[in-house]
Amino acid sequence: MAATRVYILARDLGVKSSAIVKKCQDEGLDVKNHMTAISAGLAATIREWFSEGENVTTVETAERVDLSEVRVKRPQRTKVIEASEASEEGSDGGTVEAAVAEAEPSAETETVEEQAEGTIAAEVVETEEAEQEVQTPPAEIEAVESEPAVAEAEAAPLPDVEEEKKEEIVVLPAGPMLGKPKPARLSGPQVVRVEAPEPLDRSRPRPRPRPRRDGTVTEPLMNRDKPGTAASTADADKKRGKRHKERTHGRRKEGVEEDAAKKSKPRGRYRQRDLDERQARLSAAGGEGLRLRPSRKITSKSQREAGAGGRPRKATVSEPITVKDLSSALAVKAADIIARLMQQGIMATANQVIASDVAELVAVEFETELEIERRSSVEEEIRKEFESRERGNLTRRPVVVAMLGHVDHGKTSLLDKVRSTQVAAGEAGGITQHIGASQVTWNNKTVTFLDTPGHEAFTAMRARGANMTDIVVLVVAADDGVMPQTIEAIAHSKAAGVAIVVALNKIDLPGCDINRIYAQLAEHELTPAEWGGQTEVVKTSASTGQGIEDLLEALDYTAELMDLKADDGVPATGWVVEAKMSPQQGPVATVLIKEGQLTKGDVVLAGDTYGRVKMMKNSYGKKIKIATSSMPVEISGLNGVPQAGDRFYCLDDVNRAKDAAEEGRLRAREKSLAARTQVTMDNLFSQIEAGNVKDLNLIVRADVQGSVDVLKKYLSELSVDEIRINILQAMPGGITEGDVLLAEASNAIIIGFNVVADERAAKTAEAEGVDIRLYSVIYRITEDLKKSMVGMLEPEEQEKVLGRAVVRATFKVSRIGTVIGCFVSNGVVLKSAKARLIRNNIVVRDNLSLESLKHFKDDAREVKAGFECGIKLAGFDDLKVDDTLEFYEIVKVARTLDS
Ligand SMILES: Nc1nc2c(ncn2[C@@H]2O[C@H](COP(=O)(O)OP(=O)(O)OP(=O)(O)O)[C@@H](O)[C@H]2O)c(=O)[nH]1
Repeated sequence: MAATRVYILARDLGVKSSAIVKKCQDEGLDVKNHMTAISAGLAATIREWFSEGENVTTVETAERVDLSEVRVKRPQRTKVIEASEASEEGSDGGTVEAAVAEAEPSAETETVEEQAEGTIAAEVVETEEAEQEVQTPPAEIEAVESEPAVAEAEAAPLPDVEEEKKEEIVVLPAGPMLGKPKPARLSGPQVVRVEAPEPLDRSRPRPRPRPRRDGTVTEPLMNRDKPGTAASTADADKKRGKRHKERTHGRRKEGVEEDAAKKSKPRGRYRQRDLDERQARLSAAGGEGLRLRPSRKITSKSQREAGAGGRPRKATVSEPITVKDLSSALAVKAADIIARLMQQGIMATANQVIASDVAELVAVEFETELEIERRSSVEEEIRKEFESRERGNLTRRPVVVAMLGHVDHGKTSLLDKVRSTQVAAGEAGGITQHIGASQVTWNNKTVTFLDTPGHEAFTAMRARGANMTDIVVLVVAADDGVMPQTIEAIAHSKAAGVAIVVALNKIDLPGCDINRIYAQLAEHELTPAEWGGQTEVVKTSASTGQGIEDLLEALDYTAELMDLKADDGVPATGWVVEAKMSPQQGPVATVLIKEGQLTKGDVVLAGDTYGRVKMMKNSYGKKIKIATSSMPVEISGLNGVPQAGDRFYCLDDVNRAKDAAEEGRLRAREKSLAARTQVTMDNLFSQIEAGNVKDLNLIVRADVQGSVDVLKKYLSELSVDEIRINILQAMPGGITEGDVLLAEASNAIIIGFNVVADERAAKTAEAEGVDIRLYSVIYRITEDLKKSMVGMLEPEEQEKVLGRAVVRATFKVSRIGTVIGCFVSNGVVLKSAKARLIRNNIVVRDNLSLESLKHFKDDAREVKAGFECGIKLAGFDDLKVDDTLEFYEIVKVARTLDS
């Protein structure tokens, strides 16, 4: 107990400070005034001096204090019962203690009512032990004022106890009261224990039905096994009309029992077990209480059977799910849920909406099966209606094609050539407008081309659910062959599940080794039809126009195999290809009609926007009134700018479109607030357990092709029955933004071996929650994956990237080595940091230390972005101008991996 001051103690005891000062001085103690600090021991002594009744431990030489004189406040008088001297002198069990009781567990419900009535019964129990050991003299009864410690009782005064002798019952504290008893958390019947209960080994009896208010005799709680051995009575207080209850201990001797029963009820010091049980019940009750609150989130009680710890085995919540909702449904404190979310790397507040899959994962951890009522949005209802609508007149629709390939292999030129060929043929009557897509018609065959500015955009659209493309034309320059971005494009196309037609472009150039390219294609499972494979390879030249018609024919042929059919009579639906705000026309969107007919004046819902089609143009800028399946058209009239990849629907009812758009806006906001659950090594196991992950998609980047091959081999061998390893892409080179987008769209983890992510990739990965794992030892990759697959990933050290610097100059200094002049391009360089040397996105050397760091001529501890610095790396001199140094430090983070 800490030291206190006189006035604080006086306040606690409800006496005047001056009285304490005087008493202390009388006793020869150096207590000057009310501010004097007093030790815990002295405070305990003073408490005894100023407590009612006999002191058993303290010595007084001066006169006893007359408490009636020194009291400062008497809000209400209470009656307590003075225990017999014999009890006081007895063993521990004979100690009398007055304290405010917490309600017995069984009396919880009645407690509330009793409190409401302002009635609190006083109960006294004497244990058998005390009576056996000590011949208890009749209790001396006198009225005294209650201790301030019984303040709780003061608030609700105890009723007078009807005594045979009509005397008021008083209890004096028999032992030292070293501290102020804590107020009861639940006020209820005031129970005074005369002695400590004996240990009770048998299991705790179940709560008895609450006693009736008319004073019906009830069986004592502790004596259920021996009915009739203890009598309990509840006497109506005639004076005040309030109830008084009596309980006795089961093993009490008959005579004493009767005596005690007249004046008291059993009262016990609470065993830890009682308290624990009560606590468990209360916390369960709290959850139940919350659940019972009228709420749209929670379903009926019948759906929840109680599981371990009083938690439901099954619970149901409706979307959107906040942490609070989940807490109520699972009967778990919101703080515990927040803690679990943090373990998954998700920071959330109680009112924050969390993703449904995250909620499911949390529920699994609390052993509750969570059923999520997915409230379908207006847009979803519309989508369902569109998907299930009757379609009659099915005709072949034009195929939708995207051109992908390595930079400069001729995608744009080829597309332009296709279009110009058609324009030259005079079929469209205009120059191609850059609206994001165009249609080419020849020999009554039509192909729709999407202008995808690379496979990243292609995948970004797919990530938004816009699988617009039927066929990808993979453009490969005949003089260059399959290049890194060609491989990426193949991976993206395969991940999207679209057919691939290869355009072997620049065939006009001399010296092309076609067989080499065929071999490369075969390596990537695109064996050309000429070689007996399934892939159409068309030799084209955007310069000469050679093979353009063949390409169109090949596309048409492939499309025919795909049997693309649509009904041009139904209201149109499709996707937004691109959209912008035009200064003249307002929001303008290019939409690709998946199926149906769009007419000028139609009501359109496009993502979170809606409106009537004011004006419609085809890809040649010609105003049209009707557009049909697979046609790209530019429309104006929407109330906002939708996003590329949004679905659009042609509706009858403008109000419905408005409702859906507004709801969409709200949902988008909630979604953006909801935590993401991209699969990571940290959450892999829980995601596997929750059934969210069956295929583990990986994207592998390594420094050299040799490493790529080894990694592919080792990683593929990790596949087990429960989870199949699926390597979406494995290539040499640094991690690019395209990799991150592919990982995001395909829920993949990126593994980097001796490479790093470029800045854009790192930023996107962080924003999208994509897990990038960097390694320099191959076995660590497989080890970590194995561990994360079985949920055994242990807390480890993780590197934290601090910043980067570019080498601007190198200086060879004799006997020192190479000193470099650097420009800190971002972050910060710390003298204590580790560094890795990156050349062309490949890690040349890792785990380097800084021997010295200088800012101008001064030694520096850190140099920030935008400044130049001089660095000497410890034991490493092979540095070149334009090399990049990445600085990092190792931090301990729970459940992370990187070495
Ligand atoms: N000789 C020859 N040159 C071509 C052919 N196709 C394209 N080129 C040239 O290759 C260069 C790149 O062509 P682009 O059409 O810009 O290539 P791209 O794939 O669209 O390039 P990015 O848009 O940068 O990805 C241009 O100089 C074209 O003139 C072809 O068939 N033969």
